[in-house]
Amino acid sequence: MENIRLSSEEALRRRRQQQQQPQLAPPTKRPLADTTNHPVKRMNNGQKMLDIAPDWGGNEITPSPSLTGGIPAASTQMPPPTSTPAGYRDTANPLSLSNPMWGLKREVVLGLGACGIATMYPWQLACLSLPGLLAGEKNLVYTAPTSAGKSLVADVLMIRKLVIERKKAIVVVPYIAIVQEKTKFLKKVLEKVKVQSEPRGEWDKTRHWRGLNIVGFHSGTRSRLGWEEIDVAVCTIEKANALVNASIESRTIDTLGIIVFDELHMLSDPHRGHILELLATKILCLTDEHIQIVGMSATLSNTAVVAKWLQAECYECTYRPIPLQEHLVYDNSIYNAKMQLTAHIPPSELKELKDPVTNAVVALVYACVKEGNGVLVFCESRKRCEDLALLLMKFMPRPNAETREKRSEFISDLTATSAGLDIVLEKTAPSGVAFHHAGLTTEEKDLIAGAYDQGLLKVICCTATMAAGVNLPARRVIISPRMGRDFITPAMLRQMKGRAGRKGKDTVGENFVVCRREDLEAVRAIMDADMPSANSCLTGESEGLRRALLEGIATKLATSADSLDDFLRCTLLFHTTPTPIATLRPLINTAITSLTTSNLITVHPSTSYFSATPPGLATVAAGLGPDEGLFLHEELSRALKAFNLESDLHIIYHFTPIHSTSTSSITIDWKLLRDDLDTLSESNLRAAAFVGVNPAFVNRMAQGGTLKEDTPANIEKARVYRRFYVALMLRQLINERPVHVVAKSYDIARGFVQGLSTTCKGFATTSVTFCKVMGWSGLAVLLEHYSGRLDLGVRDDLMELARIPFVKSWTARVFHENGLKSITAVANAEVGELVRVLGLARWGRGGSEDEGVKKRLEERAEVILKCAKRLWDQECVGDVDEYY
Ligand SMILES: Nc1ncnc2c1ncn2[C@@H]1O[C@H](COP(=O)(O)OP(=O)(O)OP(=O)(O)O)[C@@H](O)[C@H]1O
Repeated sequence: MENIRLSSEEALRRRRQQQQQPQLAPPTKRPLADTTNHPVKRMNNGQKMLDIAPDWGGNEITPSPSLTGGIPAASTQMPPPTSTPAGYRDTANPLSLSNPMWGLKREVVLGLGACGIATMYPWQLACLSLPGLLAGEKNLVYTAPTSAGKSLVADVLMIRKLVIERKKAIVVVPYIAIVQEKTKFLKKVLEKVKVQSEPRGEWDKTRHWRGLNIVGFHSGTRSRLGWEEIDVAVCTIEKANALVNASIESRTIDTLGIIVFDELHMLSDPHRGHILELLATKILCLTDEHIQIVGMSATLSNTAVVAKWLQAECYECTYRPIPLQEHLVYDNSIYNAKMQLTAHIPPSELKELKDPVTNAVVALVYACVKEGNGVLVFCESRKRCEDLALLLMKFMPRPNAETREKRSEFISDLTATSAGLDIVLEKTAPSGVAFHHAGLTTEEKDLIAGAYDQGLLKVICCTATMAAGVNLPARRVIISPRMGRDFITPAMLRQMKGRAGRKGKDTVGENFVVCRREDLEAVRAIMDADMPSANSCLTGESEGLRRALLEGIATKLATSADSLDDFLRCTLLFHTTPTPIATLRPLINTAITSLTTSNLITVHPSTSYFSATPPGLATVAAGLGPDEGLFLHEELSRALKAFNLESDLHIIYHFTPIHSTSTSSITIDWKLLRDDLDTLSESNLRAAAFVGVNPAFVNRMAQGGTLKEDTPANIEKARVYRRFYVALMLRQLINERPVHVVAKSYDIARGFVQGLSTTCKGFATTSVTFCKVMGWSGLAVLLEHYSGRLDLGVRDDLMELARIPFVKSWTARVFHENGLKSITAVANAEVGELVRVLGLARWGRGGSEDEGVKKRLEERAEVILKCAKRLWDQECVGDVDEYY
């Protein structure tokens, strides 16, 4: 088939024929470089010996430079010149973004230029030159290594749809951090682009020029803008699915011109892959709308199969702008990619470096940092991240006075976060070492990422989540092949390796997989393994097939047996199942029976047509799967009959996101729950009883009972108790207890607790939507009224203040206590007064009063004043939304 597996050379040949352009080098895989040019001593047997003294001395050691001469130090090649924006309309060079063939406006070219992108890489040109792509007629699936520049290809296609065809775009990415990063990037690139608005109706036919509306959607967001006003929606998978459902329902899906799937290999994710597949399936079913599908990945092997499913052109590229040097380390020996021994790391006499893995990691980190470069160390667990950071700090080069000062400012910033200063970071940050894992709050992660980006931090010990999350490249990446007890997957290894080499700063990236001898065979198998195929997750453990059928029926894309078949023909499942009709028929029948029995769909007796019931419609509108929808229906039905407004606990329970109540998210400490129940007031105990929490049962569990989740009734019961347990945490947050205090009292990660405070806002909207579709308008109004308070995580008296950036929880309370009780009061205050109050908020939490901190407080006070004034003028509500 023509559209499958077009090689880059073939694409280039076609392009040349079409446009008679100058010859372009085809993308080639660069050979892996080895480390043989590192300054190392030769041993008698010809091998090289890293020149590190066996014993590095006492605890607070700074190894002298001579001691590290042999460890592969980061090479000191000059960075490539940074690109400058090209002059507009470069007709001679097809690689130039200003070449008219790309149809990019001057503002777009300058916007990309401001992000360092002036010309395309040859592979990007070749890919975009595939037939029908620029015209928006063909779909595209492509793969390229990490950091190869995949986004630009999709961005060019998307911008053309936005500006030339005046259509909307949805960009689907897997994680919140990437939603934020991508939204920021697109806003920057498209900042100056103006498009003409549609006439507002018969009474106003004027077309105005306006900027593009680019909005990020994830579980913690609520946009001020409706689908009609949005140009680009950057979404997590779940949000994109809900958005598409809503626009099919409102019959506005024809305004969508393109959908971009970043990280397409997420199709195989056991928890979320089925939603991605379902989303793409629905787009494929909308054949009349001509929505262009663009999917990309760095780790996909069956690209052709996926391309065939998505009716797409296929392009595979192996080019990487920053070449990678790959190494395997075990037993203090370093091997290159061809498994040739290239160097030895001398063992240490130090007790804490006795373990060869730890010794190798410390030596490799030190050698790189000594040269002024950054290192990421991927660790097997959160605990290992923290322990390793504490160890590494002892071996870091001493910072100069300026760096010391900047690091102390960074520590002050950490102190001022809602979580307060972490005791491990307090010790490690002065040495330029930090850790990064899901246990940290978003603020902490942002500060750490920012400090590393600026070169203030040199080492981050992180878990695998960072490999797929924010874009934080390093000169050197050191990888533990395990995640918990299991080995990492080949795809995960590739993502981690891909973090090595910073564009514009390095000419090469290095990665070292450091393992134990006993793991060697398994590790080599992972390193040599082919990338995994993208497989359908509609069947198997997930509720995928039931969800697919429910959504197909609720959106009316499939309402009869025939149209259901057509719908299923558009799934990856159908394309990857050998005899699909015969194999899938029984599964479909079972799923339909289950949906009918649970009253999510009905079959009309006379016509045999399927339709969704109100709970089915509400489940789809709220963006939930069948099981979650049924659970929420049950919970809200109970609330409808009896709502306890004596205290806030019942309402908070209903804002507690149900996905935070899965077994994998939370384990109840029954003794803690019993203690909490003991302290509840009569009215709160009544609220507990309303949701189905029985103190006597909790007492039994605290004395050693077990709640087996073996029947539907027990599964639901366990869910109620978990939700109630989480609701108690949320209640503390709303009552202004700091995140770290709540996390500590429940012995749970700060990241989970903070995630709770952000996702509950989104979940409140989910519940309100559910109620509205069910026709429970009274309950919807009630939930909507109370959800305002969740937005800000503060008591009623601070709600107004907390709309100002940086004036949250504790800071808002201090402002209030010092007479700054409203936006008006803040807007009319002097900067000096705000600095004083900010100082009270900060130093009251144990920070230091030095000049650097004062300067930062002044900067912050100015931002607060500016925003308060703008809020006062009712102009900047939108900007504030963007921050939080
Ligand atoms: N043509 C280009 N010229 C200069 N810089 C580019 C070009 N294309 C991409 N880049 C830059 O290269 C870096 C990596 O690009 P991008 O994020 O698109 O990579 P990717 O292939 O999506 O990687 P990953 O799989 O890690 O997400 C970015 O900083 C991007 O701005």
